[in-house]
Amino acid sequence: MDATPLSARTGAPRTDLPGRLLGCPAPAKINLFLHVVGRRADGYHLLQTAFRLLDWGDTLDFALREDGAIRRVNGVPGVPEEEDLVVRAARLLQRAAGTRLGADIALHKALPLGGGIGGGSSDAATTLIALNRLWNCGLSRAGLQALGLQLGADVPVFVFGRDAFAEGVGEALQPLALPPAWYVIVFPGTGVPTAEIFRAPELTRDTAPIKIVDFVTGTTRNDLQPVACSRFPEVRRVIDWLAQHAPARMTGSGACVFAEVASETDARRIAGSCPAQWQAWKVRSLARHPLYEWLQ
Ligand SMILES: C[C@](O)(CO)[C@H](O)COP(=O)(O)OP(=O)(O)OC[C@H]1O[C@@H](n2ccc(N)nc2=O)[C@H](O)[C@@H]1O
Ligand SMILES: Nc1ncnc2c1ncn2[C@@H]1O[C@H](COP(=O)(O)OP(=O)(O)OP(=O)(O)O)[C@@H](O)[C@H]1O
Repeated sequence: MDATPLSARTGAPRTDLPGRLLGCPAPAKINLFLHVVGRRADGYHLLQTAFRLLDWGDTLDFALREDGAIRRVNGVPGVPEEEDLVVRAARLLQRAAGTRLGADIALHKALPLGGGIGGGSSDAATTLIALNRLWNCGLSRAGLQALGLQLGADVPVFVFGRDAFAEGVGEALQPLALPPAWYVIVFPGTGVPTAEIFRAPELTRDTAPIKIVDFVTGTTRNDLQPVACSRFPEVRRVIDWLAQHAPARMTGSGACVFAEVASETDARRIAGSCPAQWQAWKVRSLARHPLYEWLQ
């Protein structure tokens, strides 16, 4: 299907109503490659990856509360309020900024859960950016990136707001200038749990580090892909199907698979021919996070 672009879905976010920020976009990401180059003492893995933002995502509405409560107006099915990254992000910022203000938060979910496209992480980043504005906290982009890292390794890049070459656990970010592109994204129907993939004994953890220039010219891969494919064979079937049309690779820890294609027409045709048991979208790259200008 055609992924409704974030801009077409919401227009610009509405900022004109007092105490409200409506239609705040939370874009998806893909990892163009992902190398595991080591492991920290706390078990987290050291990565090298290239993040690309997509013009496809969730949207969130925020309404100011004077009583300090953080309320989820409509949750994600199966995700308890205490674990919801949106609620956790709001509470974290509230504490860090020392504000007595609260918020009602509505999340309109478009992204599949456990897709390796950073849905929950992006929701959390948009919550940090939007509430920083609504509550007048005055935190900087770097300050919100550091807060975001406490919520998950994928949160900082969405606050960073640009395509990026990432190192560390994904938090050491350098901007990447990539030409616009069209992608087909396919979801096998069931999400992959990130922790299980990183825990796997068979995971390759010693890929030799590369330089940014090698990423453009050299051979890369996703080190998490063989592990996800052997434990979740449907991911392998999706890769094999999509690879008939264009070079296909898994994003993040799965379960989504992506392929860059030459044109919007190709993207629509390939996504439209996806077997019915999976979901496929035609998606465009996004040069900047739609809320990029909200931070200095
Ligand atoms: C696979 C990626 O999506 C690539 O962008 C990310 O590395 C995952 O980021 P994320 O979903 O935000 O991950 P987190 O919520 O921080 O961690 C989930 C689990 O994955 C493992 N994890 C995550 C990131 C990382 N660099 N090393 C890890 O070992 C940890 O065991 C952790 O318990
Ligand atoms: N607001 C949220 N949206 C989606 N998932 C959430 C949210 N809050 C918490 N979660 C939990 O996080 C899990 C992974 O969510 P998500 O969809 O972000 O995975 P992902 O796309 O694989 O992310 P990543 O690429 O960052 O690993 C979900 O299965 C769910 O239990």
